[in-house]
Amino acid sequence: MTSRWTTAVLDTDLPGGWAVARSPEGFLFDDNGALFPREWLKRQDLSILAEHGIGHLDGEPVYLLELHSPLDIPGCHWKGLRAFMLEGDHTLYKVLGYAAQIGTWAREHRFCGSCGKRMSQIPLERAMYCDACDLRHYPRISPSMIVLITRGDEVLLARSPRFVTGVYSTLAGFAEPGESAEDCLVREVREEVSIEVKNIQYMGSQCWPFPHSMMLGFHAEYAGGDIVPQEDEIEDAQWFNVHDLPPLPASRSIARYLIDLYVARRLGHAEPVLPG
Ligand SMILES: NC(=O)C1=CN([C@@H]2O[C@H](COP(=O)(O)OP(=O)(O)OC[C@H]3O[C@@H](n4cnc5c(N)ncnc54)[C@H](O)[C@@H]3O)[C@@H](O)[C@H]2O)C=CC1
Ligand SMILES: [Mg+2]
Ligand SMILES: [Zn+2]
Repeated sequence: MTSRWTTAVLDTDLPGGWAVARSPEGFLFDDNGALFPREWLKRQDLSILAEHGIGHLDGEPVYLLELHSPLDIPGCHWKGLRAFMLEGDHTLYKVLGYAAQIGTWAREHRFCGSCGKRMSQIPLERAMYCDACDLRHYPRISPSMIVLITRGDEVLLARSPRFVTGVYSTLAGFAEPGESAEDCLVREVREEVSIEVKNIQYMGSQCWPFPHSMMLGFHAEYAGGDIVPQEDEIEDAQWFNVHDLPPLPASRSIARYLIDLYVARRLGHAEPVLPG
């Protein structure tokens, strides 16, 4: 199966194509979705911070207009990426997720982190360049480990104070310099619930554009210790029986996939597909 959406670095001097507009309030959308004829969109009175050619959807070029601020356009509204992830068409979410990461990177890399001078985008490469330092700055991706810990029929799930009321999820955390994926996983589990794990197994990955995580998903078995939730980070953590689970995270998250996969294997049900 060929993908409907492929990323590319397109020349912004060429006319035509589709465009998405992103402001601090999210993406612009109307009854037809979040893709607008680019020439029409550029005729609106937008405060454009930067324009990027980001790829092809069904063979048509797609551009991102990154805006300083949202603008009222009759019949149009603004909506955050998370809402598109939860409700929208999956391909559109992939387009917008990529656009959001490019927009964030472009917004945060206008000036060189080394000398402070304004940088310019390298033509046909997704990189900002500082002439004075001869430095290239690429989009930032933050590797994060996510792990489902199990003990027979039980799974360890936790909730952070930031979660929707009642929802419990797998443990996750960002990799630090000097760590392997496994080192990070063991440290995060110790920090967040104070237990030890064994038989760490890689299960798959997912791009998580909130704002630029690359989730590396694992399964691990309980090896010892009692749960002690990390102050401030973990509101509650418990062992839940696969027959009696609490409200779980959104179905497009790898957290949900890791849980659903284990439960399906345990109960002999059909296995879920890893969401992209
Ligand atoms: N797709 C999924 O199923 C899930 C994705 N996630 C994502 O995983 C990521 C990590 O999870 P958390 O528990 O929040 O991380 P965490 O346990 O490492 O704690 C968050 C803390 O890490 C620090 N931090 C923030 N950004 C960082 C970075 N880029 N590098 C290093 N440290 C950073 C901050 O102090 C922040 O308060 C988040 O982006 C979160 O949204 C988390 C759970 C499920
Ligand atoms: Mg965490
Ligand atoms: Zn510089």
